[in-house]
Amino acid sequence: MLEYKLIKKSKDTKARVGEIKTNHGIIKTPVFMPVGTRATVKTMTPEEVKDLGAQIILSNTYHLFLRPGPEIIEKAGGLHKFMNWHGPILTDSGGFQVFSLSANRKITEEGVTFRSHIDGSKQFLSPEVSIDVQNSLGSDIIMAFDECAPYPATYEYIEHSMNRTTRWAKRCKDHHKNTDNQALFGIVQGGMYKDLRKKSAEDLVAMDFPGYAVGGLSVGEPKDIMVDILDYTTDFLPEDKPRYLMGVGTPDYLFEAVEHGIDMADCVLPTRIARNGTAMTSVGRVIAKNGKYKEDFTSLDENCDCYTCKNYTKAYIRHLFNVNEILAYRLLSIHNIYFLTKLMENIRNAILEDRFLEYKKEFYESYGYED
Ligand SMILES: Cc1ccc(CCc2c3nc[nH]c3cc3c(=O)[nH]c(N)nc23)cc1
Ligand SMILES: [Zn+2]
Repeated sequence: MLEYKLIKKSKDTKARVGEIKTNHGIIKTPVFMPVGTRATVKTMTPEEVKDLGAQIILSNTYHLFLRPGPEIIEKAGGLHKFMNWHGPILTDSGGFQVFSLSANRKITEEGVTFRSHIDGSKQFLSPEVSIDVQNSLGSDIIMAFDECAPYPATYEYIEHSMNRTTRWAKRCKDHHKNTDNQALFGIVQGGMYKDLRKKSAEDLVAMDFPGYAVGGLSVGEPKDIMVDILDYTTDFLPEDKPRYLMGVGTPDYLFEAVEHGIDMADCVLPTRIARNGTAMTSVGRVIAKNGKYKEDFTSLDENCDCYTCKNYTKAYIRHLFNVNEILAYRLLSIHNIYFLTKLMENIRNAILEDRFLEYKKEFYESYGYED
């Protein structure tokens, strides 16, 4: 059973500190969740991910549904055993990935038919199929099957899509039986229209989910619109349940999410930008693969005490990228995951010490963001 404990509310913002109790451990929030799409946080062993301070990882129904298929993971004893990660796992429901990855998909009231991006085979996902797959995976937190509408979209499209997503959420809730071991989160949609966001949130809260995600954002909208919609939406979510903002990216978005009442955020960036040679550091982004570091024997980030920053130089990391060595990806992934988990830990402490906004200002200045 999932329980959320609110520990401290910040006085001057909606930021808060809490704990989420799951069958696989307690998550201290606010939390950043590394993405492990195909049952691995790319290039990292689970022990390394744990040692870097990650508390919960994300995986993907869409990818695992296609390969290796839920039957194999169920036979393996579930995703925790299969990938040897024994902390909490959250899985997305697959709807978002169908629209961002597959070809000629077709939505009906029943569900979504699409062609696999792997072999072009005809596939079908629905609220019921998504719940069954997530049940086979055995993740601790599962997401309702939703449509993440594209941006921009007309009011009529968003209204129709949001109402169908609400009907799908009800079907997910009715179909989900394993409620003691898997907490089903509802996902608020409604595009960039405040009245639709309000209706979506109220309809989902009326169904009483153990947690809520704010979906339909980080889809290419300008930052000021995203923050405005996010701030408006969280006011309709219960204070005693966790809130998850789906798909945030860079550190500034993590600060904005926490400031507007979010407890959980996923982010593909740390491992994705690592693979193209970029590090998030205390003084902003460093393109470590850049030739200008050829003879720079300083550490990646002098304010970081991670394994990479303590043992290697920019020159060495640049060399590894230059000769396409796999260790390059690993060393940057280690640093980027550590950087974001440390950032969330610092944010959590700043809230506890009533200095969240000061810490945000300090970080923005050092990272090079304009506020
Ligand atoms: C492994 C994994 C990767 C990615 C995600 C989040 C993926 C994601 C979004 N990413 C950016 N914006 C997003 C919006 C939505 C959304 O509205 N609904 C869902 N189900 N997922 C979203 C979850 C798990
Ligand atoms: Zn580091």
